[in-house]
Amino acid sequence: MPAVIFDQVAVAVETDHSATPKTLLDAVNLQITERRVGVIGANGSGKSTLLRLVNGLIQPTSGTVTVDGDDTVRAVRKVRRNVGFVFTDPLSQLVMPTGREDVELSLRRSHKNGSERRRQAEAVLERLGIRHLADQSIYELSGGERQLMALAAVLAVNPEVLVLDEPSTLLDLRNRELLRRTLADLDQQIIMSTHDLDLALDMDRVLVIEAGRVAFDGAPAEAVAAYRSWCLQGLGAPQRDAP
Ligand SMILES: Nc1ncnc2c1ncn2[C@@H]1O[C@H](COP(=O)(O)OP(=O)(O)OP(=O)(O)O)[C@@H](O)[C@H]1O
Repeated sequence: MPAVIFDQVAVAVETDHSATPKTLLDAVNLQITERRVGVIGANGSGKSTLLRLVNGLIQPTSGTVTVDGDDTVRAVRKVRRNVGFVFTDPLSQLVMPTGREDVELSLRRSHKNGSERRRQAEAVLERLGIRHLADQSIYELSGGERQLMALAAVLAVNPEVLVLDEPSTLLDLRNRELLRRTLADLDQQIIMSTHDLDLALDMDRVLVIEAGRVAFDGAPAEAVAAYRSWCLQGLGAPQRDAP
């Protein structure tokens, strides 16, 4: 597996409403060599920020991130060839009128020959069970269908590392199961943020992010248990209306 290394990484951004930069991530040190790594945590804790550092979509304010020895700032083009990124919102990723065209667009660099490109696109669409939707307008697809289409476009080029930002948010039970099986069968390294704790339990290692820091890093069951107890602290028992 490629090694994804975070060395003393911090991310801070200037905002309009404060003179001091807002810290999104701080003191992140990680060596990721496992095949499947989950990233969980509360809304706004910094999960997407952490994932975006892996393919250079965000640059660290201090520290470095490397993928297989390549710095995500200095070697960003190489890193982006090796790291496929699937966004939470598929419409921020799908740019062509239909899914088939989008998948073929992804393949234009790796498959120069048009008929090979079509064959490879067919194979990945088939694998994700969405071949029958390939020629429909992206805007006619449901949110979940689009989410699978965006995954197909990234998977088609066979990246070494696959980064997925909440890939199951829009999926129904059947497609969520299809996603779980697809991820389980993939050879590449997967780094995935999710609010779906069952999906997190399928991983080899899980990071819990809390207020921009790695608050727990370890076995999935322990990570999920720690996260649950932090989330529920202070909430008390659920309120029920009197019958
Ligand atoms: N460019 C920016 N400027 C100011 N604040 C930002 C910027 N980008 C992200 N943030 C803030 O950083 C924090 C972390 O955001 P991030 O998207 O990483 O959270 P997340 O854990 O992925 O959340 P969610 O589960 O809701 O998707 C949030 O409070 C967000 O508002």
